[in-house]
Amino acid sequence: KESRAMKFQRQHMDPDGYPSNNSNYCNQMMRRRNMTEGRCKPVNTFVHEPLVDVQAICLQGNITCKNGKPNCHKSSSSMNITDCRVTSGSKYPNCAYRTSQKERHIIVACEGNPYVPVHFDASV
Ligand SMILES: Nc1ncnc2c1ncn2[C@@H]1O[C@H](C(=O)NS(=O)(=O)C[C@H]2[C@@H](O)[C@H](n3ccc(=O)[nH]c3=O)O[C@@H]2CO)[C@@H](O)[C@H]1O
Repeated sequence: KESRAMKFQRQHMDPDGYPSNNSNYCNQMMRRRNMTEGRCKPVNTFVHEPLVDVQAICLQGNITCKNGKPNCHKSSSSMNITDCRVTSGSKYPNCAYRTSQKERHIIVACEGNPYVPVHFDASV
């Protein structure tokens, strides 16, 4: 069974990747990381930073999560991310995404021992 920490990495970590101007980045990555099975996951963010830097967020600004739980943390610096958002013309199983590259602070929820990211809450 995949741990929540590993699921976070599968869904959100792409330290070596970079869409640059590849508008197919999301179409490829959402499939490759298994987020188009059963349905097209509507929104997903990939983070282009080293895993250790994203894990370190759990030691940074503690804030309330969207669901009211107290275990979210906001990155102290902005990070290279890519937002993938399903397009209006997208028809399962041919999931089609818009690829948007951004520099944002990210907010993750952390859990466990070791205390690591298990959920991507938002980017700001
Ligand atoms: N405080 C917590 N502490 C611990 N665990 C917590 C906590 N909160 C939730 N989980 C758990 O996480 C799991 C999960 O998949 N939550 S999810 O909201 O659907 C994830 C969102 C995110 O993947 C994506 N998104 C969204 C915006 C964006 O910019 N970028 C972007 O990628 O869209 C998804 C839907 O929004 C679920 O098991 C839930 O129980």
